[in-house]
Amino acid sequence: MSQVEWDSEDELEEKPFQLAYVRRLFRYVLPYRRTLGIVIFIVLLNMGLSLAEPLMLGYLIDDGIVKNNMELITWIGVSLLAFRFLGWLFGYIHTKLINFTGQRVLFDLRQQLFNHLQSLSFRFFDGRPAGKIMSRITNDTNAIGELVNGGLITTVMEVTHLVGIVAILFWMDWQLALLSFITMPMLYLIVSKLRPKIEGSWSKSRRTMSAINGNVNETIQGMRVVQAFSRQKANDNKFNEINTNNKSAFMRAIRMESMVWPLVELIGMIGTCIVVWFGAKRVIDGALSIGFVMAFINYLWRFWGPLSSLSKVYSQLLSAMASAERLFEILDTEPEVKNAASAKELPTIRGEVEFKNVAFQYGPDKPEVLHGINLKVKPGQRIAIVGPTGAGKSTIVNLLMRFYDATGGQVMIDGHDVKDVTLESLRSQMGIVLQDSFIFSGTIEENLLYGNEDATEEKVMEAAKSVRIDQFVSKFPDGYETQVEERGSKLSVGQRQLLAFGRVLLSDPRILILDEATSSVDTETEQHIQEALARVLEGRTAFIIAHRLSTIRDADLIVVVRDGSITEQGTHDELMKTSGLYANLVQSQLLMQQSFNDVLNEKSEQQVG
Ligand SMILES: Nc1ncnc2c1ncn2[C@@H]1O[C@H](COP(=O)(O)OP(=O)(O)OP(=O)(O)O)[C@@H](O)[C@H]1O
Repeated sequence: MSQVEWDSEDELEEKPFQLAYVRRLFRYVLPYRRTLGIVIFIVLLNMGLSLAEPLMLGYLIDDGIVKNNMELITWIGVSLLAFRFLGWLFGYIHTKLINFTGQRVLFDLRQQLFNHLQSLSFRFFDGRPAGKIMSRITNDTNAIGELVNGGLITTVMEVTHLVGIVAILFWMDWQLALLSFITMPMLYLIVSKLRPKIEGSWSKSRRTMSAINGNVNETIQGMRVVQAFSRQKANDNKFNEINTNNKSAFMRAIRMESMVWPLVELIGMIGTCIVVWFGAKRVIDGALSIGFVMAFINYLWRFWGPLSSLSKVYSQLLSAMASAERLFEILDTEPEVKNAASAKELPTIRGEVEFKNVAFQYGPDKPEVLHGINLKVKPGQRIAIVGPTGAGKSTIVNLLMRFYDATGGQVMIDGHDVKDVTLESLRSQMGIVLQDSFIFSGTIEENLLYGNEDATEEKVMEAAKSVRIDQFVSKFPDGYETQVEERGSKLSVGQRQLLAFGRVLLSDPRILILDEATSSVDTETEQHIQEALARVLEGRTAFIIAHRLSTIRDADLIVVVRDGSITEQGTHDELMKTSGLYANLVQSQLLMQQSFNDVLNEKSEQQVG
């Protein structure tokens, strides 16, 4: 499936029936076939009990009431009660078992999807909205689960019901049976014409509901911007429109549905009336008994329920087809970056890195964003990567972590091509700290242990102290057990950054990649960050996408990237001697710093004055 379809608003809610999908889905049910077998057996028993009821009522009337046989009446009455009780018991057991099976299938499917998602390469996630991926894991798996839970059993139950009823009706009196089905073609016409319309309305109602969800979600996420731009009124109008769409779609669906089923029952009633008329005539003629006709009519009334249930299962099946297609698309996507068949473990590295004529494009139809990158880094060196936005700095470090594979040339670590070693052995020796330090929900300690779960308490404390998180953690009542909430929302930007340093320090990587944060924090925190950074960098090869002049100046090697190529490299002093981009950049930063200092000085003089 192409990316375009992922991004489009109108993902199809239903797809034509596909045997291949059903077969594949069936594989998820297969491990629970024994439970399912028991469920089907119980359902069939239950149907048998239910189908016996009208016949028993018929006997009750003909042989009990008409013949004044109280003993038989009592027996049939007690049997009917017992049947109902058994029906309740069987219903309880099969509902429990089928829900168990449905939940297991759902569990397995979700687990498989989650595991698979984690193995997929960055390219898969590029541009695929997280919300859509999430809805696949939740909504689409639910649709499949519901099909197993409700659909499968309803089908077994109602098909048996229908076949049973038709067979009994023809067995009882085939002429009456034929008469009662005289209205069937008309019914078929109406249902087949109106059903797609009803389903279309429901599907529109669901689509408009997801538009509501999307809009609310976006507004909450962007609340600061909404309020800053005073967009409330405009947003209100937009929401009103979406909300109205949903209300109208829902009302249309309800109007059609509330019209169709009574119509179906009305037409069904015509059949019943015909049977009543002919049946009554034959009772008067003495050819049939009252009990017989009553039983016959009772079966007829039971005929419409299963029909309506089966038509609902059918649309459930079609929407499960669409869900299955979307889920299988994810499951069938192979990770692009994966261990080669002959991949070896990367031995403990010293941290030497070499880019040999590396080129890269994000996709076959995308432009080349890195060309002819040649770079040699000795173990323990600190490299500052600088350059204008969009130059390719992040792409270079992405290739080093092997988030993507270079499309040309080689990335070597200690003489090993990164493509020849296993991903786990490579990444376990590297560390990365991004600008927006991603902190997971859980405690501070759990976040620290993220990259090294076996670290001792002592090591954790040591790392925490090194990066100075101990200072703010001691102020929390729960200390290291403090829950940081989703994305570390309980912490400040600077605290998150320090925690990320602590996390990477504990995992003790040989090569460290750091995207220096551009967001400003107060001077004290900034100082803490710089000190923590110095500790983290000690003795490691470090690639820093640098924004601060101080970091750049201290680097052993400065690499200037422009339009996907390295245009300059050398130390600060070497580069300052040329009149290249770096020298210009430094000049302008110095100028900015100068004017910033001037303003500060001016302000403080005013205050003193
Ligand atoms: N996932 C992606 N898919 C397609 N193109 C991408 C992707 N990520 C980056 N690019 C493109 O690759 C080029 C280099 O991007 P990169 O993120 O490496 O730049 P950068 O120098 O790190 O920029 P910045 O300083 O703004 O972070 C840009 O033209 C960008 O549009």
